[in-house]
Amino acid sequence: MVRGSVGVIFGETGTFEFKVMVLDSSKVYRGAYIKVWHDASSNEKDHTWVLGQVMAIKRSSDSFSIEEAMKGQRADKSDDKIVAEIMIIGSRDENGMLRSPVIPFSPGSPIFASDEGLTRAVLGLTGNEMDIGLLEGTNIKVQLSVNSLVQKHCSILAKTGSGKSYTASVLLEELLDQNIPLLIIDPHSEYSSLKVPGEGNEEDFSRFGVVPKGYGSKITVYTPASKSLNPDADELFRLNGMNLTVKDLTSIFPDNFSTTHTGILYEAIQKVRAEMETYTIEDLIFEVGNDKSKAKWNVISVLEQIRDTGILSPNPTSIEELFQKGKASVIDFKGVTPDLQSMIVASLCTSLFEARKLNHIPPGMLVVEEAHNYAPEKGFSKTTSTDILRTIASEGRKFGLGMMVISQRPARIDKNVLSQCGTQVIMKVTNPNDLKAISKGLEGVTSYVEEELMRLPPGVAMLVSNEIERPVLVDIRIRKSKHGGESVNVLKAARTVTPPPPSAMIVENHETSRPAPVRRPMPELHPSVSEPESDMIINIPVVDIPETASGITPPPKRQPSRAPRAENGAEGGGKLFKKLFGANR
Ligand SMILES: Nc1ncnc2c1ncn2[C@@H]1O[C@H](COP(=O)(O)OP(=O)(O)OP(=O)(O)O)[C@@H](O)[C@H]1O
Repeated sequence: MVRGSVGVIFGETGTFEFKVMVLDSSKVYRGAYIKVWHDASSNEKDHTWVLGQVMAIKRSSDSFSIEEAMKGQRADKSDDKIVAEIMIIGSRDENGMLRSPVIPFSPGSPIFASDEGLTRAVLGLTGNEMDIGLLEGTNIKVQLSVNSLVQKHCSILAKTGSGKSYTASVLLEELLDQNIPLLIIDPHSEYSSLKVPGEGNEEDFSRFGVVPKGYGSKITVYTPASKSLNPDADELFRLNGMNLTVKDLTSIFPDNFSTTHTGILYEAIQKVRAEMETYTIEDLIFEVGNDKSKAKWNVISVLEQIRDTGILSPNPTSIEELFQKGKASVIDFKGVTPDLQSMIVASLCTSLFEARKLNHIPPGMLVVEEAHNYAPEKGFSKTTSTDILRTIASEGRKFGLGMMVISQRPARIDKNVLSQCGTQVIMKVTNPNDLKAISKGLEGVTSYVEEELMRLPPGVAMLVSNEIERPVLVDIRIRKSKHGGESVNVLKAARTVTPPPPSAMIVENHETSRPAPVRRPMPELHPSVSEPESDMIINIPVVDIPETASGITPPPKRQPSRAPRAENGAEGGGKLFKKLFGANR
């Protein structure tokens, strides 16, 4: 036996695979990397170490009796035959190109456990900035390159509960350590915990060579709802409510605008623009009210829906504020309905892309959790955000705007988006459609990969990337920050006595600094529309604008077509607000 060898090649050998009689089963196990010296060629230049991987392993023994085994007396297992099937990965030539042998290996050649240098070099694990974990079964660090991950996008796919948001947060921590700007679409309030240092035993931290760390000062959580609905949020998130165009408005609830409605809106906007330098949605509602057609009531109704979401403001959250070096802005959708979420994602991502194109913001990454909801595959559903996410997926890399797509339903994400992801981190997947969707998007995926994905243990991911030669399994490192996606303990919750929820939903005043819009009297409304719903409308006095000292006459007074939502009142919000943001918050 050659010193250090862990097995010997036997039987028929090929240039892609061979079998090995295993001598040291602690080193030769399924997935292990091995090396073998290849000197079958007469050309000495081709003599080199070749990397292989154990794909399957079998054990047999004839040297015991059933009776002996039944009594549990089979202590000596040294005669067991262990045979491993090795797949050859190859070697790097002097130009760094991957080469596979062209002449089969010689039976009788010894194999050895691979060393870190050869494994790294042949697999192409050459990134050195982002530590995401260890190559499964080894102490070899798997590091990704920031440029490659951000420019070429990445996806994190797995069935629910398999560690998607955990793994995504590991990547986000690494990006934050490099001060990469992040904008995180967070439908389940999972990412604010990045602020808090992680907990866990010291051994786990030291195994991965990391220490607990919170990113408190780098994380800002924004709520598109309100601070009473989402008390953990740091800031309100608002969209621009001034001088909205037909496109801005129709993109909010596109299904609610027919061509006729769009025409009415267009005309109203033209008239208001001719009269006023700046206008609000109230002004548009008023102007549409002047229209002679019956269709105006539908337009008014949709405009009122938009107004009542409370998302529009004269003091919008700027993209420059959200996307800054060393900052992660989390858009926490707690309490926001799916329709409104898509609209916000569409609007936000459009501004992000435009600002990046104009170099108004630094290069960085957009993170979309539950991406199948914002960019669904054709035939599953339709949302307003699909187009812009597709655009960012296909063009973002030109402008240094990366996208991290996270989903538990790969089959339901738009293929154009998924196929643009240069790095895929995949955890356990069992749904056949999802497996098919994943393997369709991966080059050279064998049935081995699909089987492996079905069996992955928690915390282990398959990393597939343009940068590496073949999919590798990674033991994802422990998080530095606290994990925020813990499941709810139903039994514990049922046994805990909790005080009853507050009876009334309190909607605070989001916009105390909001200047009162200048309004003019609303023409008489159709009775069925004009009758305010008692729990929805609170009348506020019309604001009189005093004439200026210089004697210039102020613009004509506008009156709200319907009184706006209560400012600070316990009755604020009303049915529509409840419908959009949920009643129990
Ligand atoms: N690499 C890891 N190391 C340690 N624990 C992990 C790891 N990955 C996942 N876990 C554990 O698995 C659990 C589920 O992970 P996570 O919340 O990320 O799943 P998910 O796929 O995002 O679930 P969901 O679809 O419900 O959002 C977590 O509570 C976490 O403790």
